[in-house]
Amino acid sequence: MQSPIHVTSEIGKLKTVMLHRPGHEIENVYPDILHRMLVDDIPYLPIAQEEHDYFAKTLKDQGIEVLYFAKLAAEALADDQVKNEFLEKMLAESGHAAGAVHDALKEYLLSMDTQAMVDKIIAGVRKDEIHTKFVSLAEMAEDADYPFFMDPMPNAYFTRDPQASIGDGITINHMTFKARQRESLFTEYIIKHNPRFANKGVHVWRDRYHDTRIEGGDELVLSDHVFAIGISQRTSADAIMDIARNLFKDSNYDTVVAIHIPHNHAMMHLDTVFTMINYDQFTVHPQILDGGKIDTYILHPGKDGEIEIQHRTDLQKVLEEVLDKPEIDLIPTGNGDPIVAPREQWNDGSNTLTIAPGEVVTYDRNYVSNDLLRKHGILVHEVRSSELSRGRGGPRCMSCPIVREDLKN
Ligand SMILES: NC(=O)NCCC[C@H](N)C(=O)O
Repeated sequence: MQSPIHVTSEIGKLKTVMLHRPGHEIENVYPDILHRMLVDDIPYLPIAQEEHDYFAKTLKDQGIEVLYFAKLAAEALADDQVKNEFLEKMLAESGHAAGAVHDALKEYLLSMDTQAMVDKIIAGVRKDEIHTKFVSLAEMAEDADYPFFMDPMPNAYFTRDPQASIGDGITINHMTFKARQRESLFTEYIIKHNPRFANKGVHVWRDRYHDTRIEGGDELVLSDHVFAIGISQRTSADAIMDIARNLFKDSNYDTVVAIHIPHNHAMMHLDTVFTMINYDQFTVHPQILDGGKIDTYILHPGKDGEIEIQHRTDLQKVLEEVLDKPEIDLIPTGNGDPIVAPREQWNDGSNTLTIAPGEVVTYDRNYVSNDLLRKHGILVHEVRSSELSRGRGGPRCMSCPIVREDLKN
């Protein structure tokens, strides 16, 4: 049976992608919680939605099927028993495993139709939306001024991160920060219960019930047997060993390239500084390369289930070797200029979504990087980015490929 998920490269023609249109969760962010919500500013929702619709249209105009995360989630929860089980888990992960607030939240959420319930959970539930007769001392005395019973999920539009498609399977991720951890519970239910995916042979390479951390922005499928991953603020080395073990055991993947990037907010994931855009072309933020060098580790299956690790520092050579290419073209963000490069990287100038070999979607504001891509022969579709970019993610972050065509060679 053909798996409904099929992604054997970063660049094969994109057939199906999953997005999330930003919703009311964006308007539940206010200055005191910006930092904890992992955003630097508050997008103006109507314009963010217009920009997102334009992004979706750009993809649809190229014949790409666009699926929406919240709709897939609502479809997955059509059965009452499944919905109840999901809600119990979601409430527990939101800090309300039992008690008066749990009961009131559950009653409130179940009073809605399933789509409205999903949208509401993503948007967050304010304390003044529900009425509880009894609250605990903790609820009365601690955080009395905090406005939410359930936090908003303002990063839900970065569908790249809670999960990642690899081959015919997926990783459902234990994300690093609390602000994003609940997002992948939706993914778990989509894979288990949405008719498009349920019982269709989707291999879960790694589920979300681990202590070690991994996020999709760090997961790059370079080919049908080479997988690259960032050792980053969001993905830990232990999780990389775990995913490598699982891929080596049960898939065609025989090479994992782990790239150590700076652990900071501007470069939180590998795809904020490095993306693949053609058979032999990549974008790279020059600041991650120290005189062209970066700590890189090549993992291969060893004897008796062991993993062999080689340490390298020349990323270009590593890519030539693992992809078997005579030469790799690393295209520097912002043309390597000391001001333009960090400015455009900050607004996701390195974060390209490749929709076919040599054809990408980028933010319009990164015009220096975009011009340079064109000079390197890349076809660039620019999308609007004034508000979307405030969430600190670009077109790759905002998209989760579900199906790509296999590469010809
Ligand atoms: N793959 C990505 O780099 N995603 C961007 C995520 C931005 C979001 N504000 C976060 O900090 O998780």
